[in-house]
Formats: sequence, structure tokens, C-alpha cells
Amino acid sequence: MQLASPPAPPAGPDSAADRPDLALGQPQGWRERLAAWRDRRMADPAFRTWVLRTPLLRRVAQRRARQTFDLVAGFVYSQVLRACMELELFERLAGGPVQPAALARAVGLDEAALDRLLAAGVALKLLRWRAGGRIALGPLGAPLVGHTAIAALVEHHHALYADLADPVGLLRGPAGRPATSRQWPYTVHARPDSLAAEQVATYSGIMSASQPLIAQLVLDAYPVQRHRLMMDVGGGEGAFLRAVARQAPGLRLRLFDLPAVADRARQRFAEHGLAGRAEAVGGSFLSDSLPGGADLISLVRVVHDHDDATVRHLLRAAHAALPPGGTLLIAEPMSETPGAEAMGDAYFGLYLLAMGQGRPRSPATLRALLAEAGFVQIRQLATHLPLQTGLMVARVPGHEAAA
Ligand SMILES: CC(C)=CCC/C(C)=C/CC/C(C)=C/C=C/C(C)=C/C=C/C=C(C)/C=C/C=C(C)/C=C/C=C(C)/C=C/CC(C)(C)O
Ligand SMILES: C[S@@+](CC[C@H](N)C(=O)[O-])C[C@H]1O[C@@H](n2cnc3c(N)ncnc32)[C@H](O)[C@@H]1O
Repeated sequence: MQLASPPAPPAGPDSAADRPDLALGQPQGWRERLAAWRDRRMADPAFRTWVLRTPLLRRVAQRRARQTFDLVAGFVYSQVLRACMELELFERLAGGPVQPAALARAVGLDEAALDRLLAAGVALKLLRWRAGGRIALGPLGAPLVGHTAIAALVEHHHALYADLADPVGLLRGPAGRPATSRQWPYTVHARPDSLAAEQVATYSGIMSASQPLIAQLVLDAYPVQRHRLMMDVGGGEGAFLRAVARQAPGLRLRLFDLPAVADRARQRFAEHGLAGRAEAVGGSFLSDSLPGGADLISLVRVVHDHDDATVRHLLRAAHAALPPGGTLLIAEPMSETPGAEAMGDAYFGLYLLAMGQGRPRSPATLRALLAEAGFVQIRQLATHLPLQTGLMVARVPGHEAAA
């Protein structure tokens, strides 16, 4: 089989790669020069066409083309998922395959419109066709049945979607407050401890609803039961501590959060029969000292919400509130998470930008901040599902006085 040779590199200004007016960089060393040559070839339409016609290379090109198309069209896929969730299709299919006509009547769509959504859902593996033209759950849709955590997160994305309609505008610094930042009022309020109940209700609800994505993963990775008193700082309505209470019956629990949030947590503890074991303390770690007495402090999805100066203050406060030998546990999406890079640096990077403060941090960055605050024995814990959460533990130097 005679393989056509690759086309000669393009010359002249018409090649997209040859825009000297835009080119800013220069390769340094042979590795970068080789990479620059490769990149220029990939920017050449004739070369891409040649690769797609070359059997040994075609599969690579097709995979890259699909990956690129998914980047281009990903926002459409997200909205297909949102439509399926808004119409509760997964729950309606949980009992087995359904005729599209019956589903159309149930969701109030005309059949042609529903057919368009069903075809998209099948293409995205959320749904699948069954014999007789019936529609059923697909491999990605089945785990979403009754998944209130993901449903809550998908529903709350309307603000982020609006903010990312103009991503460069967001990056340049939006004229007004991004819609996402309004969902998290403690990021824009000078005295977050003065936030009223109605101002904290929505975000606290989203966090509680999404806590199941995190809690068991943390508890599988770290034995909280080895401690006496655990204080969850920024603990929200206490969903994480309620999971801890089930896992470690002997552990005393304390939650620290803004007063209006602590009130919600106190009510939830009472509702779950934990009033005698779990206390909720209202305050702000920006202005108040953290209560002492805990030998384990957790920060679950808190550190990434804040810029470095606040993080340094918070870590020093945690260090001061722990006894010698006390432990700090940080659980949150982290940058540079192997296998979940897009989650850490693309999703949370832009999410926290739209939130107006905070950033995803790599374990190495967190390690440096923890060491700066005086923590030692800093280590990252492996989680079986890197999606969404990295875990780090650190200790206050010294040994705890004998109990
Ligand atoms: C024969 C059988 C039964 C199976 C064989 C095949 C097989 C093994 C199938 C596996 C099925 C299975 C177990 C699937 C599991 C699927 C899972 C676990 C899916 C999980 C998806 C998680 C998602 C999509 C998480 C999304 C999280 C998001 C978007 C989080 C957003 C968080 C935000 C906005 C936080 C905000 C807080 C702030 C402000 C940043 O601090
Ligand atoms: C993203 S939520 C995480 C909640 C919970 N840890 C979870 O993972 O579900 C961040 C939490 O930090 C709390 N928070 C924000 N600023 C605070 C402050 N200055 N002092 C105390 N808590 C604060 C918020 O009220 C909220 O409950």
C-alpha cells in the first residue's frame, strides 16, 4: 500500500500558523523546537487532511477530532442533561422502558420535540433505545435516578451558565457582580456573620444536597473515630457531621459556621436526634477565634472559597484552636488531581472565578500553606473516586497531653 507522503509545510501568510503579528513566543532548545514543528504541522489543514487519510494515523486524528468537538459542543451536552433532569426522565424510566408517546404525554412535550431530546440523550449515553421503539435508562443515566445531589448542582448551574456566556468578560473582570457570586453571599458581604437566615438558605441547601458526593469518600479515607471531639469549620447545615455521627458513634461533634447557618445546623441536629452530641457554634473565622477543645478540625469545601490571605488566617486559627498533636483535615476539589484535572482546574477554576474569590489549589500549594501555618506531618490521602475531592491531613507539632 503506497502511503502518500505528508504535504510540505505551508509557506506564506495564508497558513493559520504563520501569523507573526500574533506570535509571542520562541521555542527554546531542541525539545521545544521539535514540539513547535509538530504544532505548526497540526495547524496546517493540508497536514490534518493527510493524517485523516493515513490508516496508521487516522484513529489518533479521529479521537482528537471527537475530543475537540466535545469541547466545542460540551455546553449543549450539559443542557441536554439539564433538560432530562428538569423533566425527571431518569425517574420516569426507573421502572423500565417506556413508549416515547407515553413519555411525551407525561412530560407535556409534543412527540417530535421529545424525540429530539431522546435522540440526544441516547447519543450521550444517558438513555438507550429498546425493542419496539421504547426508551430506557442508559449507562450514564441509571446512576442519576434520584441523585438529588447532582440534580441540585445541575439546577443551580443557571447562574454559572449566565456568567460564562462571556468568558473573556469574566476573565477581564465583569462590570457587575457575576450571578454566581450572588449565590454565595458570604463572598461579597463585609460582615458575613451578619447574613440573615434567608440569605444563607439557598446555598446551605445546595451544599447539604451535594454533601453525599463527599462525605463517605472522606470517611472511607480517614478514620475520624480515632478522635474525641471533631469540629467541622464552615460545616454548613451539618450534613457532613451527620454522616460522621453515623460512622463514629463515640465522637463528640461541633460545627462552626456563620450564625444564621449555625442556627440551621442546630435545628438539623435536633431533627436527627443529635442535639445532645453535636453543638453548632455561630461566628466568623474572619473575625472570631475558633473554639478550642477539638482534637480534629475539618475544612470541607471551605479553603478553596477564599483567597490566600484569608486561607493563611484560617489555617493559623485552626492551628491555634488545636492541641499539640491535633489534626486538621482538608477536603475539597484540588487542582492537578490525576484523572480529574478538568474537574479541578477547568470546572472549579472558572466556578471560583465566577464566585468572585478563591481558587482551586494543588496539594503542593496547600502543603506550603499548611507548613507556613505551623502544621507538620502533612500528607495527602488517596480517595477511590478522585472526582470532586482531594484530601489532606496535617498535625500540630507535639504530643497531646495524656487524656
Ligand atoms: C452490571 C452493573 C450493575 C454494572 C456494570 C458496569 C458498572 C460497574 C457501572 C458503574 C455504575 C456506577 C457505579 C456509576 C457511578 C457513577 C457516579 C458515581 C457518578 C458521579 C458523578 C458525579 C458528579 C457528576 C459530580 C458533580 C459535582 C459537581 C458538579 C460539583 C459542584 C460543586 C459545587 C458547585 C460546589 C460549590 C461550593 C463552593 C462554592 C465552590 O465552595
Ligand atoms: C461551600 S460551603 C461548604 C459547606 C460544607 N462544608 C459542605 O461541604 O457542604 C462553605 C461554608 O463556609 C461558611 N463560611 C463562609 N465564610 C465563613 C466565615 N467567615 N466564617 C464561618 N463560616 C464561613 C459558609 O456559610 C458555608 O457554610
